[in-house]
Amino acid sequence: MSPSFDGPLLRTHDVDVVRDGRHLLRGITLEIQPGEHWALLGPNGAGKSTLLALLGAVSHPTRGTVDVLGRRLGRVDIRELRAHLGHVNPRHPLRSPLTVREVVLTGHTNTIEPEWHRKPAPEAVERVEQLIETLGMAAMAEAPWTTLSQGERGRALIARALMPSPRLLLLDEPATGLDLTARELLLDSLDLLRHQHPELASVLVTHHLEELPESTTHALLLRGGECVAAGTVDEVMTTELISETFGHPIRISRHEGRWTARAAARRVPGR
Ligand SMILES: Nc1ncnc2c1ncn2[C@@H]1O[C@H](COP(=O)(O)OP(=O)(O)OP(=O)(O)O)[C@@H](O)[C@H]1O
Repeated sequence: MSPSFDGPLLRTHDVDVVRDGRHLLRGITLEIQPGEHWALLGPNGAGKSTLLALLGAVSHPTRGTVDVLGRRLGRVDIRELRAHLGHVNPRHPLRSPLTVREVVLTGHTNTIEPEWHRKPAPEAVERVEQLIETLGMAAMAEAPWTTLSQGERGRALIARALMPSPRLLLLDEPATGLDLTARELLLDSLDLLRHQHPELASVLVTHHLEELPESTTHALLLRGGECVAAGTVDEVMTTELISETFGHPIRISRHEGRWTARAAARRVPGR
């Protein structure tokens, strides 16, 4: 992989995914450039995770093409490609009581347990500290994994995914199940990260507009495996398009960079 690669980080062209004779995605065309931060939005079963699996080189399309970092899926070793992507797995299979610092360091070798027999490179140790700071985990760097809350684990896993300096960060519903403070800390960390690494691109899957960081630049709306709209947030995050995507009249608004959504008002008899 050439570090000087400067085309679109991700490109899909007219992609279909068919499983068991069923279209999970149909005709998806998308291009993601460095510095862009995409939201993948849609109701349950819309195909968001299916699309994220393609973008993360985890699965192949049935038809159409997917280019990840300039390499076409189907023509390259996808394990090699995945090493250049920061894919945050919310079901990280760690069971042992490693500290936050140790968990983040495992991102350097992309292993679950640290390579105890090898002393980590000083650059890797330094990067761990920078990322722990950016993700707001400095006060709990020595806390054991087993005692962390879900929100703390989520932020530690983002730091871990960033260890190999990926060009692209993929996040599948990172705020699900977090309380209000944990969600706000996570979104704040993502905003800071994007500010500190202007070349990074990201794709964040969610059902909830309230879970989108202020720094979101683009959105792709999915419904029934098809793209309702894709483009800049100003073009796409509209009351009309979000209502069409979720199949319900929803009014959206943006205040100080963040979005809220609510069902359009119905007249209640007697009020
Ligand atoms: N291997 C498969 N074979 C058949 N259908 C599948 C397969 N994998 C997923 N599906 C179906 O494809 C549809 C899209 O699934 P996907 O997980 O991509 O949706 P999603 O938008 O991420 O949903 P959610 O918001 O509920 O997580 C769903 O109806 C799901 O049941």
